[in-house]
Amino acid sequence: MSPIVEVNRLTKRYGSFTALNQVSFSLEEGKIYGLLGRNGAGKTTVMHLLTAQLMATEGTVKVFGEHPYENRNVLDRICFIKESQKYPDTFRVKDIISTAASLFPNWDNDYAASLLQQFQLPLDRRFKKLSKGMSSSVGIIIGLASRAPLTIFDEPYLGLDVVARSMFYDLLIEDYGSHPRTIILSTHLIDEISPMLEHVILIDRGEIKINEEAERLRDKGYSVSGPAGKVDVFTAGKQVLSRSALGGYATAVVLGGSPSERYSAAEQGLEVKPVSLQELIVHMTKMNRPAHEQGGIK
Ligand SMILES: Nc1ncnc2c1ncn2[C@@H]1O[C@H](COP(=O)(O)OP(=O)(O)OP(=O)(O)O)[C@@H](O)[C@H]1O
Repeated sequence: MSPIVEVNRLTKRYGSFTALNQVSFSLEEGKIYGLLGRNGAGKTTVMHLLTAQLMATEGTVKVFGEHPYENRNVLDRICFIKESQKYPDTFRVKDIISTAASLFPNWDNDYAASLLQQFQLPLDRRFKKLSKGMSSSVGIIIGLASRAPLTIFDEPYLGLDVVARSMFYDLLIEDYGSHPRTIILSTHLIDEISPMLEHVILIDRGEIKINEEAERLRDKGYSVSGPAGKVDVFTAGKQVLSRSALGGYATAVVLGGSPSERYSAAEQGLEVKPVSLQELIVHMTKMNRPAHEQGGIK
């Protein structure tokens, strides 16, 4: 299957500042990608380059096999939902929805109507009078009902409460199941979205640090807990991403480890657990930083 996004040695400079440095990756059809990274890492810059809202300084971007700039054939197949989307002051919810319906070739009116009900959005209310969470719901509804072959959600849930966020995740998975497409989720709430992710791209300071299937990434590490002495003996000579201790009890996150290595930890009476994607990403990002910066990564 040929990739629907191909990015090759992409560099973006703002004046003398390099926001993206020689980034290359490709995205396949029908997968959910997590585009992750710390504040200022370069995620939005990537998304703006994919959606032709920015010009690259160097390198190439191809979406659906073509350059996206001023290319309706490409742009009609992309739905980009970002936080704090602006609309004309006079626009009511129903105006935004009907505009979206006219923009996206795969738009599903019945589905949009059902989503409007589920998110309890007042059709006649002006967009600027909506609460933060309600404004985010409008974006989410457009992103879902557009059924665009490439749908990008950039922190789409500013102000959305946990119930509405969980509703969004459930709806996304359900609709993706019946209408597969390529979805990019960019967020800092890694733990919340990680069950949905099939592939993770982690950007750090304008460079790609991880580009890996989520399953393989999850397998990259594990944690062992138990009496501190036993944990230290077991982890000696292994690549330990972190170690914490409380009283005589310690937990270490270990990188790598075959099933037999994990089995042997359990045999030694240690508790072995998988590491969450978020933990792994935080630790792996720290590893790439100089020692004096490693304390500051959240
Ligand atoms: N127009 C601009 N002029 C100058 N610098 C910019 C501009 N846009 C972005 N940057 C810088 O480029 C870097 C990457 O920004 P970008 O918005 O892509 O990060 P991000 O990963 O999306 O961050 P966040 O998670 O905080 O939204 C940051 O250091 C940012 O300050």
